Formats: sequence, structure tokens, C-alpha cells
Amino acid sequence: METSKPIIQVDELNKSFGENHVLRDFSLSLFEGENLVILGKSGSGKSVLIKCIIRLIEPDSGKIFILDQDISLLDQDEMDLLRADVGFLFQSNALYDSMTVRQNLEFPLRRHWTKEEREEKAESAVKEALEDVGLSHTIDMMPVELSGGMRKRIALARTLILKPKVILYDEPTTGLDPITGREISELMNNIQKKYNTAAIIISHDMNCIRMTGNRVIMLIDGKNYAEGSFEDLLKNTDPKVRDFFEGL
Ligand SMILES: Nc1ncnc2c1ncn2[C@@H]1O[C@H](COP(=O)(O)OP(=O)(O)OP(=O)(O)O)[C@@H](O)[C@H]1O
Repeated sequence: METSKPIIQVDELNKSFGENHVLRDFSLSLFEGENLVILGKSGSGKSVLIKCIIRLIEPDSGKIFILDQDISLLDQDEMDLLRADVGFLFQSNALYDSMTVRQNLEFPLRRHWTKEEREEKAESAVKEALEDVGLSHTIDMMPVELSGGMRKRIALARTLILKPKVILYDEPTTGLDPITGREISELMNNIQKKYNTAAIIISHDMNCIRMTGNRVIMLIDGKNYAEGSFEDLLKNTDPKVRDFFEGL
């Protein structure tokens, strides 16, 4: 897997808020088709890292390359184009409550597809994305009519509709019961298989991490402190790694 070129490359990222030095020379590589989990205590900087990757936050120093492009050099239009390749599943789902499922799914197409493309392909794209998440029958429903697990699936379908090369998952199973959480984890794996998408997953849910993570990075003291399979890290004897697992 690691012989391929990285889809996302983060090099020696630093980010401070005042005296709070959150990321310290943090680096990672995400390769095609892999699910990479970022583990770290609350407040360790996982969200800051993701926000730097989607450029909601500017790092103080360091570089981020997405699909070979140095994102600090992209203008707004170029960044928008790149965003079509990088799907983001918000913890809150961020569905529009006043829109039907169909309208929610069509929403990203407005920005990324021409009117002609939408007229030609939107209907089939919505249907395929809903089929992918097993919720074809909800197409004309409102988000309020759906359960938490269903809303998560619809949010995922909306991410999938642009066929991203990478998906960033922010706590994808938080707030769901264990069975629904397991279903979402399975769905994440199915999507990885079907589309060969790479993913960065931030999660505190050990079931989700075990099920979905091909590789795990531990964010400790602002650094990529340890990485390997989840099982490797469980066996790691470093005191800070042990401290993390024992604190769970
Ligand atoms: N915009 C901001 N301004 C100031 N400090 C910030 C800002 N965003 C994040 N921080 C600080 O950066 C640190 C890391 O926050 P972050 O949200 O990345 O943690 P996290 O690892 O995602 O935590 P959790 O697991 O609880 O979501 C925290 O100390 C937080 O207070």
C-alpha cells in the first residue's frame, strides 16, 4: 500500500493559539485506498489538523499537499475544485432541515456541476448515492423524519455524490448507539471497497477504529508520536501510548 504516492501529505505542520502549541512538526501520509485513524486525547489537536487540511485554519508553518498540490498556493477557485475531491463528513451531519433528502444531496452539485450536467446526471447520482447507503426510500423525506443513524447515512450520501477521492470523517459514530455505530463503520468499509477512497478518520469509538482503521496514528504532544495497526499500538509499551489506552 505504501509504495503508492500519498493522496495527502502533511509535512512538519505547526499551529499555535497564543501559548498553546497544538501541532509541533506534525507529519502524515495518507495513501490511496487506506483508512487512516488519528487517535489522541481530547484537546490533542485532531480537529485542528483536519481544519488545516481543509484550509479552515492556516498553519503557522509546514506544508500540506493534496493530490500533489500544495494547498497554500491555491486560490479560492482552485481550492473549490479540490474540495470536490475531498469529502468531509461533519460530526453534526450539517444537513439542511428545510430541504428534502433529494435537495440535500443535490446541494453540492450546484457548486460543482454545470446546469447542463445537473439536468443530465443529478437524478441518477442522487439515486446511486442513496443506494450506496441503503436509503433509497427516503428520497422525498425531510431530515427531521429520520433517525440519527439515517441522518448520518444521508450526510455520507451527500459526501459521496461528488465521488471524492478522500473522505475526512469527524467522529462518524459519536452519539449513535453501538449497533448503529457498527452499521456506519461497515458502511465506511463498503464505501472504501466500492470506490477505493482513502479516508482520515477521527474517532474515540474503539469499535469503529478496530473495524475501519487500516493504520492508526497517535497524536501526542502535537506530534505523530506513534503509528501502526491498532493491534500494534495496543502492544506498544511507550508510557505515553500506554497512558492513552489506560485512560479510555
Ligand atoms: N480557534 C481556536 N482558537 C484558540 N484555540 C483553539 C482553536 N481551535 C482549537 N483550539 C485549541 O487547540 C487545542 C486542540 O483542539 P482540537 O479541537 O483540535 O482538539 P481535539 O483533539 O479535536 O479534541 P476532541 O477530541 O475533544 O474533539 C485545544 O487546546 C483547543 O482549545
